[in-house]
Amino acid sequence: MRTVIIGTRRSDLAVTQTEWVMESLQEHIPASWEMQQEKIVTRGDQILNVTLSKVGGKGLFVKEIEQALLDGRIDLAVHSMKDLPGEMPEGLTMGAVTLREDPRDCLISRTGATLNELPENAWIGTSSLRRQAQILAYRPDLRVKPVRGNLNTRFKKLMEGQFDAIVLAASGIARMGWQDRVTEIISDRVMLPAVGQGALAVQCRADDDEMLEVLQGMNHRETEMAVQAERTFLHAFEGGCHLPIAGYATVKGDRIQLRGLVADPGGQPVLSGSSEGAEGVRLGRLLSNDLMDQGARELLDSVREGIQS
Ligand SMILES: NCc1[nH]cc(CCC(=O)O)c1CC(=O)O
Repeated sequence: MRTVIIGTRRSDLAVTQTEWVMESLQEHIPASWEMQQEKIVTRGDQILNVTLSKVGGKGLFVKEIEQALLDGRIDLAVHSMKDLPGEMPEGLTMGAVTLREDPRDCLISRTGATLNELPENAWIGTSSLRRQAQILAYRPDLRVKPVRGNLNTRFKKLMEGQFDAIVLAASGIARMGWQDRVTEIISDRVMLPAVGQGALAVQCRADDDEMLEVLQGMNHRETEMAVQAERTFLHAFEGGCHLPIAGYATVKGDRIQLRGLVADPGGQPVLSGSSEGAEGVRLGRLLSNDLMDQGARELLDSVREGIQS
């Protein structure tokens, strides 16, 4: 007998993701176990009026939840893989990676115009430098404005006319049940996804052996391999989702193909490359070295300076 307490942020998306994991977990836990949800408010949820890249980016949504795990107030945490920093605190581990949903980004426009059809100078709402850089590389005439808040807020701002279109992860939209609002799934040839986008990470304490065994049952091996390659690539730049870095791996059998890019937020230049093989960590390192040789470090240093000022 055990009551498993699962921590989640309280946004609709976080709760939906947690409930989805609880449902799949149901098939793997012993019959005598129970599950319970515990909602946690993070700093990232509280600071809604500041551009995320200016207040420290990635760790923001995750720290409080990790502390609750370490304190034993919760036993499991469900995170969007994309929001999970590269390094995990001592004592915690990723017990499972879930089957990845559509990793691509999507465009939601007010008039139904696709990325190609949007009028010149149209305003796009996104706070992601990765999305901004790739939009401007593809359509240099478009203009980008930051947008914060949860998915509901962003959608409302679009409908109020603050933007002509917004760009969001297709997976988040699908989990919210909003597929019918999507104007266009943007090809990953036009917009390479964020590292980990579309996958969920289930985190637990590293010494919780019975939990680790349960989680192993719901781990999705191919997604885990893809994400490992992507995260190794990202980690080499000491970067999070607040930098203009994209990385996306696909897995066929035991072959991994990894593509990555580092771009100037203004859309030029875009440094890109790919690597292929069987070992994710090696591929991630190879590709990051390739981009370093192309000048990625200098490019990112200047982006970091721009964010701080
Ligand atoms: N940046 C916030 C965030 N973190 C995770 C998702 C949902 C997509 C996912 O699970 O990868 C989103 C929303 C978005 O980027 O549109």
